[in-house]
Amino acid sequence: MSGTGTLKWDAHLDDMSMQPNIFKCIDKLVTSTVGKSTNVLWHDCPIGQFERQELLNQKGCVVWITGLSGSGKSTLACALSRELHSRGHLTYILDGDNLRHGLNRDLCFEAKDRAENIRRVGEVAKLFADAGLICIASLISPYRSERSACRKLLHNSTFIEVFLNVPLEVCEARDPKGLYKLARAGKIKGFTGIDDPYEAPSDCEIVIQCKAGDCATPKSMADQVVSYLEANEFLQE
Ligand SMILES: Nc1ncnc2c1ncn2[C@@H]1O[C@H](COP(=O)(O)OS(=O)(=O)O)[C@@H](OP(=O)(O)O)[C@H]1O
Ligand SMILES: Nc1ncnc2c1ncn2[C@@H]1O[C@H](COP(=O)(O)OP(=O)(O)O)[C@@H](O)[C@H]1O
Repeated sequence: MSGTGTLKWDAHLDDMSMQPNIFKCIDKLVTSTVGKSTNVLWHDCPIGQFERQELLNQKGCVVWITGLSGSGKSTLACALSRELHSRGHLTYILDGDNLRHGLNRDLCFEAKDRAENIRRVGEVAKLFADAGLICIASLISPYRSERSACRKLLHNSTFIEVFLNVPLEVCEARDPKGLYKLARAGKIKGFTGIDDPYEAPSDCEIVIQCKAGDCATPKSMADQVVSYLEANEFLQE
């Protein structure tokens, strides 16, 4: 099997006696190659995203929060999750820091690993949205191309990109984990905003501005996102 995404016909499966039971119900098994996986078959089931959304009274989507370290992504994600939960909606947070303790513990902060980190989180977020959840992803996710690839995983308009536009000096002044201090001292190499790039979104659904000494509260930021979700009919009250 070669190529990716090519639909191939396995001649040996023409011989029904060769086919294990699972294939008996399928007249002709058309296998596909996806990435490195060969002979894989997509199975659809009667209960799909539509049925799950009906059950949950909401529209599955991904709220993708991007911004520098210390910009308030995790705080906003929690405030948003709390607000939606109080309204009876089911959410789930995918936090970059947290996922690096498990799913992505094998990844570092080199560009290729950050790209893989964002790819994986995008795929998991897609599954949660398909489950009918409001999935809140909070990662630095510094690269436009990777964020755009995540957007393409979700069918139209169910990827809501939120840019926490907080200046580096505000984030550095906060520095709750002391990482900016370590980065400035050269003890951490390739720290976003110091000696690693951050590509601000050029066209996202929501921009939350914050200036030195003039930052809205996490609750009011969360309310801004909830208003967007309501206006775009993600929340069937
Ligand atoms: N080199 C470097 N650059 C940036 N951030 C670093 C680095 N090393 C560790 N950390 C901590 O990891 C958190 C960012 O993880 P993410 O998965 O969100 O990053 S990324 O999307 O893969 O760029 C980030 O957490 P947050 O502060 O919550 O953003 C940092 O605390
Ligand atoms: N809207 C806000 N106003 C003031 N401080 C905030 C706000 N949001 C977050 N913070 C503070 O900024 C620091 C970093 O927040 P955090 O959510 O950990 O950011 P990130 O997840 O982007 O690294 C924390 O000390 C947090 O209390």
